[in-house]
Amino acid sequence: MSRIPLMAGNWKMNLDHLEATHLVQKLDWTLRDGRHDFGAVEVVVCPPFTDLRTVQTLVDGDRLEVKYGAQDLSVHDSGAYTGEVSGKFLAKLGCSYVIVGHSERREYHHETDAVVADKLVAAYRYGLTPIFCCGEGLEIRKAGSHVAHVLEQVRAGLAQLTPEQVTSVVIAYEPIWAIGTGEVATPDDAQEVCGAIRAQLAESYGEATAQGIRILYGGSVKSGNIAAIMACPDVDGALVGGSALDPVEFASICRYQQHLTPDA
Ligand SMILES: O=C[C@H](O)COP(=O)(O)O
Repeated sequence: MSRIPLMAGNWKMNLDHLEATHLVQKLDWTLRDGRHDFGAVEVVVCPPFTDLRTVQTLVDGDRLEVKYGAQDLSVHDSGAYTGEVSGKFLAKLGCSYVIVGHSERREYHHETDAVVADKLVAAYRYGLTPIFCCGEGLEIRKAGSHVAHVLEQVRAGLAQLTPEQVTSVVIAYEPIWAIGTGEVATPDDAQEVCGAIRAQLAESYGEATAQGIRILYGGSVKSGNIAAIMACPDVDGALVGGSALDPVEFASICRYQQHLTPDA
């Protein structure tokens, strides 16, 4: 089964709504200049909540093919939850995607596997496709238990979804030691874990479902290393942080085929 590659830019807490306009326009122009086929490689931006309305206006008004999503959502639909943002509101703003369980949410906001599982359910309540993050810290990697650790995160995160919902989830493997450090996992590192995730999905949900699920790699992705990462059979795209703040660089990542050498 062929999986459409997905390049998602996670802006984290960067760029206000005016800066978002500039970035999205420049990204769109750069991709169009390169005759980007959005049907062949999907492009998604995940700006801060405060930028989403602006991005929606731009995408709708100019009929852009770039899609957009949020970086988090509440487990609740509405109510007295100060500071929280409901999936209902995100859907109303035309979001296609929502990042769930990013390691920065797990670390700084103490999101457990159980909370992440609830957020995945909340995303599906409003038709949002979750980009469900998993990944190990350096200590776990050094101890050699990274595969088991990630597989448990995946199992726990998906536990409350129906098999039908699981078919459309996007999983992002992000080794924490490679996030924002400039230290990218080797293609072998990425393939080892992404391949193990797919094998576990096959065991739990069947081979057809596993073959249809997109698994992204995240951690210091740039135009210079994306082609090698995309050559891994079980990597179907990237969740990009720092490099997604530069529209030319992110466009170059989205057009990763141009970096392929005949031998790659
Ligand atoms: O969500 C994105 C990841 O945390 C990767 O960030 P990075 O590309 O800056 O390493």
